[in-house]
Amino acid sequence: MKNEMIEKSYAKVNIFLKIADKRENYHELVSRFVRVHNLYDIISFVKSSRKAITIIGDFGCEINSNTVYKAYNLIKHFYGVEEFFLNHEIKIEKNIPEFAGLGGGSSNAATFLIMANKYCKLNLSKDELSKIGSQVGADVPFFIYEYDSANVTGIGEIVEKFDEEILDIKTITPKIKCNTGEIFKIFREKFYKQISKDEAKKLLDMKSTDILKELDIKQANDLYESALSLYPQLSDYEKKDWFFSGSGSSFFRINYGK
Ligand SMILES: C[C@@](CO)(OP(=O)(O)O)[C@H](O)COP(=O)(O)OP(=O)(O)OC[C@H]1O[C@@H](n2ccc(N)nc2=O)[C@H](O)[C@@H]1O
Ligand SMILES: Nc1ncnc2c1ncn2[C@@H]1O[C@H](COP(=O)(O)OP(=O)(O)O)[C@@H](O)[C@H]1O
Repeated sequence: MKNEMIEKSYAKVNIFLKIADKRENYHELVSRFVRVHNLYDIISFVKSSRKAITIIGDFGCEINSNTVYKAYNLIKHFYGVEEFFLNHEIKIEKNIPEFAGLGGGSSNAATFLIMANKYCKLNLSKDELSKIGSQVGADVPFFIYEYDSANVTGIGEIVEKFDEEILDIKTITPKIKCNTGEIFKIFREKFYKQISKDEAKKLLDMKSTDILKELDIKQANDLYESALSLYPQLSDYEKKDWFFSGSGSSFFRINYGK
């Protein structure tokens, strides 16, 4: 029989990413997140007789740091979850590059939670799933809501759907492992600035294509200068009309061809 328990786990880009404030060791963002329709991992739950939680996939990390394993640990006390994953293994076909600013790990955790909610019949709302997901990573709530485009604020926990046409996005990911924590650290020490409330409102109301016509790569992403100072080789990839996603290392452009 065909396996029906299979879902796509999409990548995202940050059309713009501005810092609004500090919150303890973290930073509050004002950002537009957009799903990348042509870049996704594939997650499936497959019947298995191993009788142990099993996550199969090509990951650059050990099981304890795997975002899907972290998400599993947060829901395993719900009725039926442990039993289900003793009898089904989790398979992840990885296509989204890691350390890329494309949210691959966060997306996997969100898709896993959405699937577990469905197949273990947990009846959790999107808001409840999002709360659980935010304990795994800042970008998980965006992926829980499954919006094509959304304004994301706070440390990622406030996600508001943004209505606009679906964008055709092309990404390139240099083989540079950008460390998100280090980039935020140097941002706070050397490049710190906060977006004003008026400027934030203006960007949050604008269509993604209009934002990218108005801003250049540094104006669109407050973390780019910090990333460049730590990884100067990123500048080799700068090209007209290409922008920087998250804390890198991916660049992206909108394809206006269609
Ligand atoms: C910057 C963003 C924007 O989409 O993108 P990515 O480059 O990861 O895709 C994310 O918010 C990243 O979220 P995530 O990758 O989950 O970050 P975490 O692992 O939670 O954080 C790693 C470290 O970065 C710093 N950090 C992270 C998020 C944030 N809003 N403020 C921070 O200061 C903290 O020092 C934290 O210890
Ligand atoms: N399921 C997963 N898929 C990808 N990366 C994961 C996963 N679980 C944990 N990680 C780890 O998360 C970190 C990068 O996260 P990822 O979301 O892929 O990139 P980024 O935060 O740059 O968008 C790496 O340390 C990676 O090994």
